[in-house]
Amino acid sequence: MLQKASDTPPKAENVLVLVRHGQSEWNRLNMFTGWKDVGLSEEGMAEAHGAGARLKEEGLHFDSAFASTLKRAHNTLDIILEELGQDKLPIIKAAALNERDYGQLVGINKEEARKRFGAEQVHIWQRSYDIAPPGGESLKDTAARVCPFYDRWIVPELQEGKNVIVVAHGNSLRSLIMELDKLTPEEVKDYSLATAVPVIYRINADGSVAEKRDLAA
Ligand SMILES: O=C(O)[C@@H](CO)OP(=O)(O)O
Repeated sequence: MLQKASDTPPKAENVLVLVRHGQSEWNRLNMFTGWKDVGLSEEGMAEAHGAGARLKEEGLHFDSAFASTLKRAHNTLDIILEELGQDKLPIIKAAALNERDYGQLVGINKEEARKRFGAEQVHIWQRSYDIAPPGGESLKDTAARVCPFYDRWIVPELQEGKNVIVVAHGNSLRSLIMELDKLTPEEVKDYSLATAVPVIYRINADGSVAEKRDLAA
């Protein structure tokens, strides 16, 4: 069940902020990316600065920062932390947070893929829960590495009352948000994340969600 969005900024403790990286060069070219380590586009860098400014407006300060090992994510986080005046905060980079592997689709233009395989089939590969693209990972496979990492390394930080920021990818974050928001496989098919728009949670001591504010909303 999605948490009611509260209209007051979350209290400054045990806040979890999830951010998809800014637009990448292959997002701009509309190409399946997965684990390909492409950089941010100029627009993506500007989006990252905007996300940092937005989080500064929220009065947020972070105690821990996590990103995937892909540069579009940790470069986005570098920019956000710079905007917050927290550029000295160490970034923990983890492959467990990397984007879902798109297998044989990597490098193919998405419009081209829809023509070649059909729009319905491509949408299933992009957004379904347990159907993997050829040679790649399903969302379920991605969750199997993202969620254990979150439980082991991020939940303890939140339970100590720390504020944590995680910058990762459209699908690796969808797999975590599916868990946090208790989305069904049907509901998660309709859920996607815009680039560099923070989602702000306040997490209870037992790891459940107290509040959720999607700044895209
Ligand atoms: O290509 C990818 O790796 C992802 C994210 O950019 O694409 P999609 O949003 O289609 O899952």
